[in-house]
Amino acid sequence: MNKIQASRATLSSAVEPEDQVTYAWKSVNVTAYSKGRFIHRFLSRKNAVLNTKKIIDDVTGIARPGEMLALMGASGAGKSTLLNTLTYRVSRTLDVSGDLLINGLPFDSTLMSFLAAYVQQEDIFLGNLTVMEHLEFAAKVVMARGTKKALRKERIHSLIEELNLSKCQNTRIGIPGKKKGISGGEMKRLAFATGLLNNPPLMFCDEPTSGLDSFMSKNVVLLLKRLALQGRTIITTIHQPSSEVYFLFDKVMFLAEGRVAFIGSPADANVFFASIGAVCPANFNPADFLVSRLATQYEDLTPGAIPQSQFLSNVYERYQSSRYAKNVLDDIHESREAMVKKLRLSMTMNKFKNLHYAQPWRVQFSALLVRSFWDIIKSRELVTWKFLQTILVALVFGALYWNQGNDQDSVLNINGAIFISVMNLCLNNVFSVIHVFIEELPVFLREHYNGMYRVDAYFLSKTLVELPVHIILPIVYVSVMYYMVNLNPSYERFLWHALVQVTVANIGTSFGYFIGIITNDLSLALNCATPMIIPLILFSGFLLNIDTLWKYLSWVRYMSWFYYAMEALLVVQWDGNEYINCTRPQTTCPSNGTVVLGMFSYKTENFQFDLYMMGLMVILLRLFALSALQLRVMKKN
Ligand SMILES: Nc1ncnc2c1ncn2[C@@H]1O[C@H](COP(=O)(O)OP(=O)(O)OP(=O)(O)O)[C@@H](O)[C@H]1O
Repeated sequence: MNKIQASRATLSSAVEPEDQVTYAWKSVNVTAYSKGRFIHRFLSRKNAVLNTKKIIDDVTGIARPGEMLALMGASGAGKSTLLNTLTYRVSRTLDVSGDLLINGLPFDSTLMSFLAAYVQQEDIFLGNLTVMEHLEFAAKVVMARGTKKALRKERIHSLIEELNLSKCQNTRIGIPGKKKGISGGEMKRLAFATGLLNNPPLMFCDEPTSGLDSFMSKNVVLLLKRLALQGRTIITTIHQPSSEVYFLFDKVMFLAEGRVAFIGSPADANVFFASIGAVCPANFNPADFLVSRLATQYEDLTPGAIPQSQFLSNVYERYQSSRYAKNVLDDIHESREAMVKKLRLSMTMNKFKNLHYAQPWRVQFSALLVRSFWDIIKSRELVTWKFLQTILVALVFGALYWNQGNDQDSVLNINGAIFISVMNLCLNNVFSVIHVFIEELPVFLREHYNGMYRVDAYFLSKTLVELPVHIILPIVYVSVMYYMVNLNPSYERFLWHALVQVTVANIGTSFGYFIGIITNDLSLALNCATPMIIPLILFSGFLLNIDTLWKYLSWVRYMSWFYYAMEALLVVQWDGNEYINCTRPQTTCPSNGTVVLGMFSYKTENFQFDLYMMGLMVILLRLFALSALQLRVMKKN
């Protein structure tokens, strides 16, 4: 562990002068294209006339160590877009230009996760974990490589103390509106604690007071102020602060229509806007007054007042020629000069250049494995319910198809029991995985974007932890149903039957992950899954004689895991059966197992191929799901 990392891991939350950060942004522009960035580029080469919208227009600003800067403006002014740009999280559909500088130097986006914490508006955590368990996990993946366990624990305890989380440290975090847990204020403080684990010198917050009452809001801003006084640079968006809270900020940056209207101290803001004729009335909250005065829809009803568009143009012009704009440029220049002294930080920047995560893959993977394991253990009501549901469904099907014999009437019932079991095990997994995974996806996206772990470490750990459940439940189902229905009595055949059903269940799981990831929306996922699955069921060969189909369509069977599963299971059941008792002589009777298999064009010699194809499908669908997740995180939003 080098000197810098060691200092970050010390107990005190203060940021040492050598690690402090001046963050500047110069001539930043963000543009949205009406038809998307790539289509726009393509069409503009063909000289097509296309609409573009500047969301951020030539914005320059700076925040220095020990300062707390608030980005303010009316709704739609561009605060969130600017914050996302400053944190390298702007959507890839938008075009960004301009300079982002740390101590006067351009830097790589990967450095953000080492130097900055980003506390977002919505607090998203795994609701089953306690505050302490969450912090233990986060500390393992975000604290510097080589940090000893004891030091991690001490850091967690000091943050718990500092952020007043002691009372709820062993309380389940919960999910607002779904699972009871800690309060909104505690959740916000937990988000701060998570961000502060590696003692970053830079902190971004998006509307940290939203949803909190005025007392809690003030507490949160006071906390930010304390963190700034420890040498941090804090940049936050803020919505409707009280006047008391407004004057706690060292600097405010007002935006309107994506342009800078002002940057400076709250007191200077009043002076500046008063000089343009926007005088804050006495006993009025200046923050409320200025935000509404800068809104594009503002209507000035005083006689002779200029239109709002003209007022805003005046503001931009006056600001650009003001000493406040000049101060910003001077500060940016000065931060570059001071950079030479910040040798330690520039060394850090070089050190992290090719490093994307605080911890290596194996540490991320093992921490995620432990967390996913605890998450499953703590969702024991869900697991217990699934276990009971599996037994119940097996009992119901077992009772309906009870004790079949070896006669012509039993053939239909046995095949029906096998078909319905395949449907049940596969579809149950598809839909339950979609449900659970889509709920967890925002947690993953938040943590991944915060630079905590890689996509593959998350996906592999999740898959591995859930695997036992997806193996045990189908075995439980088959164990109950198989002997109730009285399927092929050979023990070996039972094992083959169980293996096929476990594989089918796991194909369902893989498919569920894939659909969940590509849709990222529960109702869309459910609506997509059904029409995708139905053709595959039809091409199982059980409900439709594939050989009678138009030959150009019959290949679809090779994409249907239901086809492989039904063929394999019927072979396990009927292969080698040389005599079926024909009880009704006047009717068509399958006299042996080969005839039964022939009815569906299933072939005994395909058995091995069916197993290989199903195994391949489990793996391929997981790989598709992993690739979809990789693409999903690249797209950002
Ligand atoms: N990806 C996008 N494509 C097109 N327009 C966008 C995109 N993202 C944001 N905008 C537009 O940019 C403008 C600024 O949006 P932004 O969310 O940054 O404003 P804001 O000041 O944070 O507003 P609020 O306080 O309501 O969250 C809005 O008009 C919004 O519709």
